[in-house]
Amino acid sequence: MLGVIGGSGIYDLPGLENAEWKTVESPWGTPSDQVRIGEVDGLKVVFLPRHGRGHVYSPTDINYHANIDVMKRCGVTDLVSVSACGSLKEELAPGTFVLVEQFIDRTFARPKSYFGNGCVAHVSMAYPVSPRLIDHVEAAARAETLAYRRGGTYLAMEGPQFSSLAESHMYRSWGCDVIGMTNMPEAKLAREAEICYATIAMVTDYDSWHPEHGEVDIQAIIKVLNDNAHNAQRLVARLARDLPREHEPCPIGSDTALEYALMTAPDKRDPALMAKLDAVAGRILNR
Ligand SMILES: CSC[C@H]1O[C@H](OP(=O)(O)O)[C@H](O)[C@@H]1O
Ligand SMILES: Nc1ncnc2[nH]cnc12
Repeated sequence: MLGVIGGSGIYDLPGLENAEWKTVESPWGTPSDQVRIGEVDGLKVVFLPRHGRGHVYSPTDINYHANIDVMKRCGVTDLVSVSACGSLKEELAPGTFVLVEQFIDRTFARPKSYFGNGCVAHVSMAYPVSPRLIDHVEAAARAETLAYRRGGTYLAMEGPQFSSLAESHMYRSWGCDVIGMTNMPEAKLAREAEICYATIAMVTDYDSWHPEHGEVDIQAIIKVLNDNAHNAQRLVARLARDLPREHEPCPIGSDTALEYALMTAPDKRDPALMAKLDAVAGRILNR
């Protein structure tokens, strides 16, 4: 089943058949919104607006735990995030879709794991994006003749303020390609929930480093978002149309990430935490 998390400017997914907004409860708290559940040519699709309809939640205050948990509860196996981002490279002009493959997590005010005292687990994040899922996203981008680039590193910053000039230059010196505020801890939590994850990062601006573009201007970002939201929606619609109807096993094991990850001995596990993990870790806890 395909899940889609829509970022800034993407608060609905037109083209979903038999769609309805549905409340899904989570032991991890309140998700950003109801989910919109529908179908595309027989494929079940679950959509969630990351900031809530009306853009209610700031990047720091989004309940990423609840969002990923409700996706898991709905049966999502493959999750695509659509995100606005700033460009850290001259050649990635506004309007370009970057199919990110790596992340640097510089967020610092968000819980990052479903696990902790009472159930410790360590999953690999060496390859945060599922290559097969991104293959399908790339095929969809090509079929829709969109300007896209496969690969790139997304710097996740805390925000909500944009970067200073010095920070922007530093991220460029690290080789980062795009910058945003939301894909972490989202990607980490998706991995812990054994959901294949891929990101479509839509460039809306040149961040603050570019001498000819000056400071980041939210009005200009909103204009680019509005001009390109339909392209993002086309891309997701094509992906949903062409994605295999059965989940394909992930070649890097994103969908079995917890197999050997749990460290805490069964008799030392905290029953309250185990109960909250019923969906996220259900595959290994219920066998
Ligand atoms: C609208 S500019 C800043 C805002 O946009 C991005 O959000 P999302 O990733 O949900 O599209 C960025 O991360 C900031 O939250
Ligand atoms: N320049 C930027 N920095 C952080 N997040 C963004 N989202 C869109 N543009 C951004």
